[in-house]
Amino acid sequence: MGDMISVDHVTKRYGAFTALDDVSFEARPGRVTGFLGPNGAGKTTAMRVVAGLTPATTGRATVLGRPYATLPNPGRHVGLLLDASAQHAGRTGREVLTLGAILTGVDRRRVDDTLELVGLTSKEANRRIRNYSLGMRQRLGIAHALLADPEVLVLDEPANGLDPAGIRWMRSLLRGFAERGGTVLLSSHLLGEIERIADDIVVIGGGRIVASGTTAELLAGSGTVVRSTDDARLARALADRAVAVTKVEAGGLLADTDPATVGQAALHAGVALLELRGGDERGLEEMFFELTASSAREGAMA
Ligand SMILES: Nc1ncnc2c1ncn2[C@@H]1O[C@H](COP(=O)(O)OP(=O)(O)OP(=O)(O)O)[C@@H](O)[C@H]1O
Repeated sequence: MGDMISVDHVTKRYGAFTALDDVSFEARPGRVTGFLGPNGAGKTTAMRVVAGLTPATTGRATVLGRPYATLPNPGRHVGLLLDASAQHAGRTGREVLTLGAILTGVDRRRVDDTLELVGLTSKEANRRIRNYSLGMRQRLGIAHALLADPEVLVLDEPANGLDPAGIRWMRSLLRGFAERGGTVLLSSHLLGEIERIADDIVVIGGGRIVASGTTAELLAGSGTVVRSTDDARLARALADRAVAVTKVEAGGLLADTDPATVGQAALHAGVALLELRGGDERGLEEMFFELTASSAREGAMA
């Protein structure tokens, strides 16, 4: 199976402002794809383009191989949670789901199943949404997205308003969904949340994709930075072990291996270590921190 969600060179301009700048990424079946970026990065805009709610200026997005708007009965195939607070405040949760079931043509018995799935009691389901907590609204939004048992879920900040237990619940729900072959694209502005749930991560900042890959790849260290009493000798010892070594400008070496291997090589070479650390262990975190810091600065100046 190919990509269930494909965003292909999408640019979105609002007048002179470019909200999305040549954005491309995919979400694949059987995986949770985390869409990570600080406030205002363009996550919601990109998800709205995927769901056919915002037209791209150039480029295109497809779901299940075609533009969302051209899917026959898209509600049956794609579950959306784009704005949990947009639900009609005067309706009860049950009414919202029943209406959703009628509109997508799914069996109304799914309403009770779905309520149970998201942990809303029937007493809660019979309350008006204006009296819901944010967490309950979020659960109802997830219920609405799951109602038609879709193959694809697109969820914008689904963890907002959930307490730690709620977040854990959502994580296992989405994991199960992906393990059954479903495709999940979910956004968050919190790295910690995304890295715990996502198989793949797409990082967006200022309307551009700044990194993407598997979570393991993005979090993995890329080599080891080492400083020793005799770097030249250590470099030879590492080369003897077929480890690629480059000199770090600030002093020391970057070895394309793990710290333990560098330590062993140093021991054999009789060289004392002055510094030893994973090269880019904090790469994703630092990159994300920089993105967040620069957008916070822009925010403060605006
Ligand atoms: N209709 C619009 N007209 C003009 N600018 C818009 C419009 N919609 C979004 N933007 C701008 O596009 C940028 C991206 O917004 P978007 O909501 O996609 O970001 P986000 O990553 O979802 O952020 P957040 O986490 O705050 O929801 C923002 O600067 C926003 O002000």
